[in-house]
Amino acid sequence: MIELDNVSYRYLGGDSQTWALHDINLQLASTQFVAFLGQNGSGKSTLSRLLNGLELPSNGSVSIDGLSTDQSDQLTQIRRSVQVVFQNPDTQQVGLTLAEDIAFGLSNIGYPQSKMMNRVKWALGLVGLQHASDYFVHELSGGEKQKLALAAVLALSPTYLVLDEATSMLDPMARREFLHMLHQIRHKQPFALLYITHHLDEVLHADRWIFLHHGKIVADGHPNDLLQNEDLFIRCGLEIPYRIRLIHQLHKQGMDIPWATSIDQLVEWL
Ligand SMILES: Nc1ncnc2c1ncn2[C@@H]1O[C@H](COP(=O)(O)OP(=O)(O)OP(=O)(O)O)[C@@H](O)[C@H]1O
Repeated sequence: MIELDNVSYRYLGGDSQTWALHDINLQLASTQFVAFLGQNGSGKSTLSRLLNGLELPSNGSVSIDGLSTDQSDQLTQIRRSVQVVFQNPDTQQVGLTLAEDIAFGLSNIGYPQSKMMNRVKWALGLVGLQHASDYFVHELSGGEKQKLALAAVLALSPTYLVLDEATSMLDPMARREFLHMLHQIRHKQPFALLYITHHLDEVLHADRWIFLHHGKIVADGHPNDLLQNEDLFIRCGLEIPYRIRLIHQLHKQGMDIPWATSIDQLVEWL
């Protein structure tokens, strides 16, 4: 369980200060798929950096399975347990080749050398890059680099995986492929997925949605319930995809169509 108690966070710069988060109280279970939604500047990335101790709260406390992020001797364990994949794959890769890149993180946690190559191959296999272990990282496409970033964190068997707008630099096809793969992997190897995005379409299957607005939680619930609340989306500056608006209208007409129905299925259904 991740627990945030009365967490606020303030950036200090010169004479100015920005409160990025205010009084956040949250409990996140170790198995759920939770989406964090909010417009630019709402505090999502700040929150993600608090979850693995990259930043410490200005007020309040963050604990991961009972370990507090303000205890420096617990940070190694916390950072192993909570892994983050960020937006830009180029900022996350450290190895020259794919195998070196994955081995780097494993070496840092003291993974036995004798088992290293098997683990590297296993992690690359998860994301369909098993054939490319000796390729240079800089030769990969953006989509492949993000798959490598995912493999590198999954090699460490995290309990919680935070994806901070991890698909935002991918083209639509690479994004779909990445998401499909992510959910397939999660079926085989469960971990809590904490998914930060502006794209509702990517999180329709989530167990829980948390809306951030100006650094505060303004809604927390199941997608099926929150999708009924159009005002919430307007208030938070989030666009409701056309397909979702159409389904909403059809619900109002008494038609029971799942929110995750694709355009093709909708056409067929109609
Ligand atoms: N390093 C920083 N120094 C000062 N202020 C910052 C810094 N990083 C973020 N902020 C401010 O904190 C607030 C929250 O930013 P944050 O990046 O967490 O939001 P976000 O929801 O992730 O936005 P985006 O979707 O654009 O990534 C914003 O007002 C932002 O300008």
